Amino acid sequence: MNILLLGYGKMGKIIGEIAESRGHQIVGRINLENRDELETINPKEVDAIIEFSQPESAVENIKWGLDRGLPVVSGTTGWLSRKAEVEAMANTSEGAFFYASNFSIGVNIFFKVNTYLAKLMNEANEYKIAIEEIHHTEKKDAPSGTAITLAEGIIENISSKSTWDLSGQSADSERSIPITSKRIDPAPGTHIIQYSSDIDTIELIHTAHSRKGFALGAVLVAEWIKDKKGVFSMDDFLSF
Ligand SMILES: NC(=O)C1=CN([C@@H]2O[C@H](COP(=O)(O)OP(=O)(O)OC[C@H]3O[C@@H](n4cnc5c(N)ncnc54)[C@H](OP(=O)(O)O)[C@@H]3O)[C@@H](O)[C@H]2O)C=CC1
Ligand SMILES: O=C(O)C1=N[C@H](C(=O)O)C[C@H](O)C1
Repeated sequence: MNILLLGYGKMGKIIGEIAESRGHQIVGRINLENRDELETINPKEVDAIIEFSQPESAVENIKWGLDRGLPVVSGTTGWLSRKAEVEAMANTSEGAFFYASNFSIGVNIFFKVNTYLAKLMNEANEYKIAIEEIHHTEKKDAPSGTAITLAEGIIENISSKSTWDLSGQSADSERSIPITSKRIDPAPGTHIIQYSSDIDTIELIHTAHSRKGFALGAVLVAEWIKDKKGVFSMDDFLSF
């Protein structure tokens, strides 16, 4: 299939490599510095867009694809305050929209384990809950989109929690899950969920060894979303 890359940085480059290794053609590699080249792209020659740019660019990029009736697979994080607006655009377009805070299959298994443990811990009020995420120093947003997804999974299953905050910034520590963001090179992405009490500590940890898992997941989703219309997530794509 013909794939247009909107955002050709660390993620765009490995996505392009993996896509070509799977026999796909990259019809455009667009960054901020060459964004004027986007107008030379013929949408009829694009089967899917894979968008990994930056928080302030994502909505404009996604809209560009939806306006042309294309499927857009977006992995950019840090813009979710406008997610409902984008989903409404997708539902009134001829295109398709797929967002995931994390495209790695391993992290999506981790998401399921997170919600299972949260269900078990719902009555165990003696445990304090905390999340930590560790990424490279070039990451622009904090906390990570993955950490926010983890916090949301806990909030949905533990009645005593209703929000999350960057660690130390919460007005209501009883109802808020603190998220600590650390920036240490070369960390591709580590996420830790901790339940701790006076008696013991339970920790779940996912550590990405490279960006390969994120990139492969995004390419597999692009293959899956071809010819689809509407709004989709990893829950639609995964069989578990
Ligand atoms: N969902 C997931 O599984 C994952 C998500 N991410 C997310 O993906 C995003 C990108 O990460 P990463 O690749 O490491 O970041 P990089 O900074 O390495 O790459 C981002 C690229 O986007 C380009 N860009 C910025 N604005 C635009 C625009 N308007 N149009 C086109 N290109 C643009 C930049 O161009 P220029 O160089 O010219 O500034 C840059 O090359 C982040 O939000 C990150 O959180 C990362 C890994 C996994
Ligand atoms: O910026 C990154 O690198 C990553 N960002 C995503 C996030 O914000 O969760 C996914 C992954 O952790 C890597």
